[in-house]
Amino acid sequence: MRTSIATVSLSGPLSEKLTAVATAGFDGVEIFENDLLGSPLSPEEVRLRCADLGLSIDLYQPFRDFEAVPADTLARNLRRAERKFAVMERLGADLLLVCSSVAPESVDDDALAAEQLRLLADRAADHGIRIAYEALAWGRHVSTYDHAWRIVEQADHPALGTCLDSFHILSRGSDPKGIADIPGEKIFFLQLADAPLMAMDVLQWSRHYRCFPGQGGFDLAPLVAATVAAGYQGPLSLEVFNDVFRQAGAASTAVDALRSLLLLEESAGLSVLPAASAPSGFAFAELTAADTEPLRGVLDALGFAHTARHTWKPVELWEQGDARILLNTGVSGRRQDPALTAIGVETPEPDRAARRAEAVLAPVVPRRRAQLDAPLDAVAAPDGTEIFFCRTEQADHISWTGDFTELPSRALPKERVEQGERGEPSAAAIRRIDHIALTQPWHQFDEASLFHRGVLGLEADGSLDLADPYGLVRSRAVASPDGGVRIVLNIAPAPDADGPRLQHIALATDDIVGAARRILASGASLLPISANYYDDLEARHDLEPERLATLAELGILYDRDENGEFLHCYTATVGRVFFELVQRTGGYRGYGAQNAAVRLAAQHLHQQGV
Ligand SMILES: O=C(O)c1ccc(O)c(O)c1
Ligand SMILES: [Mg+2]
Repeated sequence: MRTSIATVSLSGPLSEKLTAVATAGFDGVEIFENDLLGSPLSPEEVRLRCADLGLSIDLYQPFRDFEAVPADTLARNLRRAERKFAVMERLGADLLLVCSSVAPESVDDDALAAEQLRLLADRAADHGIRIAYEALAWGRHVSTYDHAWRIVEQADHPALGTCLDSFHILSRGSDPKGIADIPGEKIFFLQLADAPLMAMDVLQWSRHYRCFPGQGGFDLAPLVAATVAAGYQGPLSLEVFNDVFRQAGAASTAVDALRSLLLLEESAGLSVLPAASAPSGFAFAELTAADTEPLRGVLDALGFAHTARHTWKPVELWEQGDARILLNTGVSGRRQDPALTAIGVETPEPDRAARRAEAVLAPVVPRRRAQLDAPLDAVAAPDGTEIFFCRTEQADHISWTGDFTELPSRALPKERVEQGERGEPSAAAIRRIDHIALTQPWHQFDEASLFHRGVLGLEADGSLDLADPYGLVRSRAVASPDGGVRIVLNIAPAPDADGPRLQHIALATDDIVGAARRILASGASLLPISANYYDDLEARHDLEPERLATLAELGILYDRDENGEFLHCYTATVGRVFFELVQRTGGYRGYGAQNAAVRLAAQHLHQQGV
């Protein structure tokens, strides 16, 4: 279907918004009146600009407080409307949004509202303009879509129809099934917005917390499907009032917006995109630093072995079990301190995964490639982390590991960790990457979870609030159904926005106590955890004293859910990166959120050298 977006959804001057909307690939715009009022461009110039950009002006909005008023007010309102019709003619816009009145002088009289809207539609028709009447969720007398439709039906004028807005419908808990009762040709416009589920004043909720479809808690797909099934022919248009997007660049927000619409069309059954198939595991995590020596030290202590090096790039492969870490010293133009810059995910069909990523507007990472390198597609997540689609060492696909030259040491150190002293496999070895945690810039948190769902086919958990020394940190996990790939997204807790955004790699072991002892024996340290934590642990869970003492001795944190247990501990932080060791038993699904406050506080103290 045609796609459109209200200019109010983006930041900046009108001309920049229009460019961003067109560049992202939308077909049209709704011009939000205040954006025109504040613009140095005349309506004719806006019209020309849109034409040059290939954008249609689908709606001019909003016209407020019109209907169900005393006669003298009606006369003034009609005069006001005539002025707007004139502006719309200059703009070349032929659809005006009229939202239900909030004016104290309007009366609760549907017949009067219908009569006055009919009059308005008649005047509009003289200018070739149509009126779309929308129920604001906080309208004084009309606040539901079915009520607005009854008035439109009663007015019975060809130039009068209704505008549906998913926020107003779903925020009030109205059932979108009733949309089927509205003739499609009387639905003049459809505005789409999602929002996080919150208990608050609906006007504040709408004006500050709307978000793009898929980023909040509303189920938009059935509403869109019902509207299209009713015969609606107009565009799918985003109308998002949001304090956060106001702070972000219009160009990137417009792309995120269109991605959300493409994903919504897919989930409403209106389009077919290359299917997402959830990745089955991590192929690698890539760390970049000018000086990789401190990271090498940590990897060595964790029992990793440097097994191979890239044939021509300054990249080392370190391995243990199925956990692979790339150390990259090619940091030109990037920050110098160690940072997690890329993730490889195992996908059954990397080419198809890349096609899907492109279809949903994920930015493709341009790559320097030598002739003989394996084809490797990557896209950039909203926080800049590069995501590579991999198929590692399978007969049916060229493997990225083929670009690496094995070191003679490969077999040796691997054995050292995987075999215990008497040759039996050591349970304390690291098996694989359990999850990766990426701290997000605060204004990209919702976008990031939609990106990982829509592009990678991961499923999102609910959003959690974790305490840290500064307040609360929002956190949300996205994971494949079988848990093979788990990514935890957190909002940057740093009080100064330019502070480092910490990232970490969690490594799975079957024996965390053995693994922790091995790390300590190698001379490395683990994050010290306060004794108070273990007092509390003892109070919450009836752990054996001996076991509790071992956990306290090693700084291992503990959690459990209805399925099993979770034990975890942390290395020191190097640059922006640290490692976590985790041991899951019995199908525990979480990430130890219960313990995050203690860990964050311990890291804070550690970083201050306390
Ligand atoms: O918040 C408002 O005033 C407002 C204006 C126009 C709309 O279409 C809408 O949904 C809300
Ligand atoms: Mg609206």
